[in-house]
Amino acid sequence: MSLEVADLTFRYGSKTALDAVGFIVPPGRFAALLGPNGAGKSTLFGLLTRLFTAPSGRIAIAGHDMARSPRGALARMGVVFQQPTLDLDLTVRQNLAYFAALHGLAGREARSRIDAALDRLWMRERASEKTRDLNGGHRRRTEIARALLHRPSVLLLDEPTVGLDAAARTAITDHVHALARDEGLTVLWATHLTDEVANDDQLILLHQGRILADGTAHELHGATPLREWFLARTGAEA
Ligand SMILES: Nc1ncnc2c1ncn2[C@@H]1O[C@H](COP(=O)(O)OP(=O)(O)OP(=O)(O)O)[C@@H](O)[C@H]1O
Repeated sequence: MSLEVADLTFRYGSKTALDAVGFIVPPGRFAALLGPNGAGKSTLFGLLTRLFTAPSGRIAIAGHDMARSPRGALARMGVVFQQPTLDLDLTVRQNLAYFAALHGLAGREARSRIDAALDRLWMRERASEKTRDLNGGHRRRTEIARALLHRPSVLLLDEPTVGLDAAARTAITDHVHALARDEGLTVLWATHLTDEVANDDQLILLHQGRILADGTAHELHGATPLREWFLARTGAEA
């Protein structure tokens, strides 16, 4: 199921944060939303998750229009925010069980979905550990597992590797690529780091609130290394 954004404009007072932004992420595609700090990525995520609404433009999640049927749209979406939102005093399983309960899942069904989600992120053996005792990478995996519990078809992640070391960053990036490739999940992954973008990913370049490029990564940057290509277009250090 796809993610569609059309003609989205958003202003903070006189500051235009998003200017007629539009793109489509087809079903099962991993799309990297690449942009330097201040590009508008968090604003876009705020609109996609309905933290706030845009005066113009359209968002559709798996065919559900966000303005007309927000519940349908939000139900098909899993979200991993930039700031971690786990309860550190709960175990991994308890964090997931709490979220499952919010979605009306309990008992055997909740347990089997939690086990399946933890398996997908290679986290089952850590289910009984206190979240506080996990390293940053495993906490992130727990959040991704949690975001998949209600079986969304679109997964949004806002700079999910912030604060992680290089090994954890690579592991998480690889895991989420695999979820798109193997399970048909549609992924929008916001980042300012070019090394998180794979050659075959859809690359959506956002700069100063505008989409500067949208296509398959290697077709866009060609023989030029992605980091140089990004720098040339945005003036930002990646
Ligand atoms: N509450 C606000 N009031 C005014 N301007 C804002 C506000 N929030 C963001 N902006 C501005 O809107 C633009 C887009 O910000 P946004 O946070 O969406 O970018 P970003 O790409 O997510 O950056 P970062 O990676 O730093 O979070 C920036 O120029 C920012 O300064």
